[in-house]
Amino acid sequence: MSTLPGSPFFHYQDGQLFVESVPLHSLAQAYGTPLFVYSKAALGSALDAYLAGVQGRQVSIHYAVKANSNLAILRYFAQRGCGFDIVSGGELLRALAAGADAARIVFSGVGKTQDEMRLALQKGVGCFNVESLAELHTLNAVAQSLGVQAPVSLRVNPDVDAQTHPYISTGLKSNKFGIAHDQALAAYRLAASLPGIAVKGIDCHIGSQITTGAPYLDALDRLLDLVTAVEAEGIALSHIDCGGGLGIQYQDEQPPRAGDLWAQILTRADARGFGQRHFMAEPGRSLVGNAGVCVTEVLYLKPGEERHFCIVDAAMNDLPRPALYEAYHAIAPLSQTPAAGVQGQVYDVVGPVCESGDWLGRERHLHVRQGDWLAVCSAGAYCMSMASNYNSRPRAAEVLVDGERHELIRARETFADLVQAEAGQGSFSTNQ
Ligand SMILES: Cc1ncc(COP(=O)(O)O)c(C=O)c1O
Ligand SMILES: N[C@@H](CCCC[NH3+])C(=O)O
Repeated sequence: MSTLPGSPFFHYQDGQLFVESVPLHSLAQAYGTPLFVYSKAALGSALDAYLAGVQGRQVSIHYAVKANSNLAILRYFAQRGCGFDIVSGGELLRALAAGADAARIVFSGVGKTQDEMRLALQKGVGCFNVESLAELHTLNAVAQSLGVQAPVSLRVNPDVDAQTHPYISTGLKSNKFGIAHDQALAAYRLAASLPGIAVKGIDCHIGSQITTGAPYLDALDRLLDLVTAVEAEGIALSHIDCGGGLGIQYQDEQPPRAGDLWAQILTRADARGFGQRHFMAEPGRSLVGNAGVCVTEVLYLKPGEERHFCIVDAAMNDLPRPALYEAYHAIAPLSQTPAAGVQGQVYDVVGPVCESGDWLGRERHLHVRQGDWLAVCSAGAYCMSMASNYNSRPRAAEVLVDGERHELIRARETFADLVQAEAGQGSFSTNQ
């Protein structure tokens, strides 16, 4: 292997794993492990892949903050002209702190609170993707109380099978997301009648880690049918948000390239007479997933009766995808030259957390000894952003590499930080 899966910016040179021009072992030495390392060139190349397919067309890219919400990464996408897709007040403030244009933020999610609605209206977000009638009524009331109108798209559940892991499928009838396709027209009539609501567009999202184009086209067709029906009633829709998370290569997946996928989507839109509309995309994983790795140190090798364990210092709290979805992440050595006398062995790579579900990779053939470093690959999306302090473990540090340079973009938490957050709390109050 000369590059990591899906990540040409992580490559071996003279047997050492580099990110761009920086050897990863130098970063592990400088910052300790576990350490998330991102490549700026990889972020740029992933975004360019989208832009290549939409050149000259009205398509705006709204980076889904949930995939990786580090401020430096948000700042990069803001500087490159992206809008943002957010799902909480926290993500809103992070995007704004990174320089986002509020008008280019779309606010998704089935459970927006009134506080979040108020904050988003005060900050001037571009669109609320509303997911239920109850939410529509609440948003209407909150907007009226502020004397404004809330810009709204209805998120329609197209009932399309994205053929992905059931936990990350979002566009099936059985999922909690969106308004059922056959109730959407009535919902638009209602939205158009509410004084605190300004109807702007239509939205759908069908799932994440999608590796074929067909579900996007099915969802688009269903959405365009609705656009026709809604506009026939005099309700204009100025944008069409085609959400659905394009997959990345973790192992041997071969998802379409972002540009090719969007070329297909636009060709279908053209064929149906909607090519001149403003389209939106909400990619997360495909912009950041293969732009990062998690570097971890081998703490102990533990031969077992049935399995051999390679115990590393990263765990399910740092990188929860394997434990949550049995997801595969390639695991690669930082040095391809094993120390003299080290035999290859098949290991389960596991973390220190007290759960048998705390594994990062199963049955991996590795030549390792205690103290070696490994890279858990494709760790740029839904790793640090889903990290927790479980087992009171401090969160890892994050570094961004740009050519020969690197910067620490999030410092490692310390054990003391974990205690500090609750200092002075915990004295019971009474009602007397
Ligand atoms: C509404 C919405 N937008 C955007 C995304 C980002 O998806 P992905 O990271 O797969 O590109 C998701 C996640 O599935 C989502 O639910
Ligand atoms: N957290 C999921 C993706 C969720 C997408 C958000 N709707 C993953 O790691 O694959």
